[in-house]
Amino acid sequence: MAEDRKEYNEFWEKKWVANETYWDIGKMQVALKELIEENKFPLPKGNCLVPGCGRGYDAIFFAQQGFKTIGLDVSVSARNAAISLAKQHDILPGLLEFVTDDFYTFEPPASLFQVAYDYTFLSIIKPKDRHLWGQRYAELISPGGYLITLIFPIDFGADDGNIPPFKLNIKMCHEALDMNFTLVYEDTDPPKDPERDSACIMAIWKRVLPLKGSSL
Ligand SMILES: C[S@@+](CC[C@H](N)C(=O)[O-])C[C@H]1O[C@@H](n2cnc3c(N)ncnc32)[C@H](O)[C@@H]1O
Repeated sequence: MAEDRKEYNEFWEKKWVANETYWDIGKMQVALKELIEENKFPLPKGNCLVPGCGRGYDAIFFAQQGFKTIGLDVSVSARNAAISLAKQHDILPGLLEFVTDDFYTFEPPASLFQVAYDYTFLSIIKPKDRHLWGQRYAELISPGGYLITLIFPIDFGADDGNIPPFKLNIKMCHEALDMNFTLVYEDTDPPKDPERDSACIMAIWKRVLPLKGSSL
């Protein structure tokens, strides 16, 4: 398991070094922008985690919106790219940090995250590991906090195997999250960018106290 993950982490660094960042459309998604700017769902302006943040568009946006944000990526080259991009934006000191580490093992700050945002990160989690993805968010998000998932891709991607992106649906998220989260917001047709107008779902999950029998 650990060996498998080490290899996969190296795979991502190689992608960044080779400039094979085919997922990167050069900007954040209008669906997230409108969700936050139009306050479609009230979120606590606390600390925020963006795992698998890549070049950091979303992490930069959360920091600009006043969330104390960590953009996390296992690739050191991704972090360098994100730092360069952040320099082009006005962000208040202390609101944004980019960290190179593994989502599954990194040491979170003393106070857990009140908000986390997952866009395309779940799509690269191997299907066999999706339950670990859900458990890890339960460890990282404080009770009462929120996980925002912009679920994509839905109408393409691999069903199984080792080559991402993996095709997603809301049922998969329920299976991975329902033990520790409850769905509090769902938009099955959020606004889309012309560069990426295929199906996606915006869903917000509230961290609830563990159910009886959970190990968390
Ligand atoms: C498909 S890209 C998405 C990047 C970004 N969310 C975006 O939409 O532009 C997935 C990112 O997750 C990072 N990643 C992969 N495994 C990771 C892990 N275990 N922990 C943290 N980041 C990881 C990769 O380096 C890559 O930058």
